[in-house]
Amino acid sequence: MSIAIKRLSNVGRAKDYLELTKPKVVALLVLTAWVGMMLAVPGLPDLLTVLAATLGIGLLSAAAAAINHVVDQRIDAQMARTYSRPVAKGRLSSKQASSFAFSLAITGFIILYSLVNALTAWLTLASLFGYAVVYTMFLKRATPQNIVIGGLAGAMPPLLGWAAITGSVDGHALLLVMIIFTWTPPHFWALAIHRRDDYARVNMPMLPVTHGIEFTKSVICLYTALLFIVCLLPYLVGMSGAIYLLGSALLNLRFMQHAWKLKFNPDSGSAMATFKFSIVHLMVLFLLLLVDHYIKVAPIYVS
Ligand code: HEM
Ligand SMILES: CC(C)=CCC/C(C)=C/CC/C(C)=C/COP(=O)(O)OP(=O)(O)O
Repeated sequence: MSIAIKRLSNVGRAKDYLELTKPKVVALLVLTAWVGMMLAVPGLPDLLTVLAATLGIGLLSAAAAAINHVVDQRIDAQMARTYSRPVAKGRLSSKQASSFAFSLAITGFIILYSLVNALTAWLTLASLFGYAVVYTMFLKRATPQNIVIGGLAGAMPPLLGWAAITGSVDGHALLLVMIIFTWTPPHFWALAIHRRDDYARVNMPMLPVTHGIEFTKSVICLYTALLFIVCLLPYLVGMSGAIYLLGSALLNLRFMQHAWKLKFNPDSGSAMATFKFSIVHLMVLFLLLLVDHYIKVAPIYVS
């Protein structure tokens, strides 16, 4: 094989390994962990701890994503959205992907345990277990509430970030977990409506398959309303100020508007538009928490 061709195939292989880690999902997970770290203390947290925690949480999340590719390879191979994934297509073997996941997990755990603290290391490992084992191997195939329960693992990063800095589990961090926990169902079910036939073909009991598209749309509306309320909590407990309150209200009104359109006036793009907006919503919401933390505007209390 010529050097040029060899190089090209190495680049392809590196891309496949990167794809295993679901990099965009992990990027958003790490952002939420990072916000947890910054909100844990009034000023700036210790830089070395932030770097180690970011790396450790990122590596364990990436490992969880890679395990998901191995476990789900048969169903991935049958769905239009996932059929060309590296393990499903056979570009990487199960053994290669599993060894990769194991290396990421061990490295991440050692970094967290030795450079951050034991609590964060164990909680992050528990989150990996929650997603890669409890959700992927069991819940996903068992109940349409799979993503509601399994969503807890993906909601954990702000608490992991917070624990990395303080060494404890704080009530304020739990509010951030509640936000992502409530956000996950409208995030996923909007996509599941668009991909309903894929999920039906592989017998995955996703809500639009088991309870129908109209019911799922109604539940999405309810969850976006619930999310509006849950997002008020950081302001109501005095953790965040007016910038967050205003931004969060606007983001949630827009999310509710997407959900309303999806239910009562849909076109062929409404489900994907709602799914895509969910990602912008969570990203901007967490950036707002960060901005608000550093530029505190006096809270508007009614006494
Ligand atoms: C159990 C909980 C969750 C489920 C079932 C779920 C499901 C999904 C699915 C099926 C996709 C499409 C992936 C693709 O097309 O390859 C997706 C995309 C995405 N999810 Fe989630 N998700 C969950 C939680 C989360 C969490 C907690 C975050 C971040 C905090 C997140 C961030 C994202 C992002 C950024 C994308 C876009 C990825 C891309 O465009 O490549 N998700 N999600
Ligand atoms: C350590 C830690 C914080 C772990 C959490 C890791 C993690 C990657 C959470 C994100 C959840 C997610 C992308 C679910 C989709 O899985 P799916 O199987 O339903 O979607 P797919 O069909 O696209 O694979």
